[in-house]
Amino acid sequence: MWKSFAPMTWLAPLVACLFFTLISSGWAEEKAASPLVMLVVERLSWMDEVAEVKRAKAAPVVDPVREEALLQAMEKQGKEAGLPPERVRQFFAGQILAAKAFQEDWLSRPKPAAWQGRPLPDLTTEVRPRLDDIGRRMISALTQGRQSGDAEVIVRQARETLQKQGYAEAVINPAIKGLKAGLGRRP
Ligand SMILES: C=C(O[C@@H]1C=C(C(=O)O)C=C[C@H]1O)C(=O)O
Repeated sequence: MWKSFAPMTWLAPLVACLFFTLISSGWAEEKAASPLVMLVVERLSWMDEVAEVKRAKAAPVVDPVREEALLQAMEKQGKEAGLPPERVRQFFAGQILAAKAFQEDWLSRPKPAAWQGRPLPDLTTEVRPRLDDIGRRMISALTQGRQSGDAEVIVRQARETLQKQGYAEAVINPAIKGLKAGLGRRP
């Protein structure tokens, strides 16, 4: 009788040991999404709303004045955090390109049924301040990401997360290009 239970006495510690070895080797760390990746996703998640506001107002997707104001504000905040301004500009330029690619694609289709009759926010007083706040948090996460020395892991995680969320390559590629540049060492 005791023989049938005997394997359990050594199997359980073995499984536990394997589990803790995997965790301590960084396997679990890689699974926890970096704050920068979460913020890239959070920023893009606003773009359906932004696009619908533009559809309702027949406004163009591209607003160069807003883009430049945002880039300058982010460069300034980045400088205060000790980040190279060209790195900050490249990072946000990539996120802006991704945002525009998403909106262009969204607006090439009819308004989805789920959006019919849905109240739309004000772009200037409601949505853009939220994007500015995400930008502030991105500066801090970018600082952290650059210090971590884990640029490759963050970039891989970002691509996987965006793909899982169903974003098109036309959106993912500029977002990743900006992320790589933002995390990169040379100007
Ligand atoms: C998001 C918007 O659409 C475009 C993308 C921008 C961005 O990603 O910050 C800024 C201006 C627009 O060219 C917007 O109009 O606010």
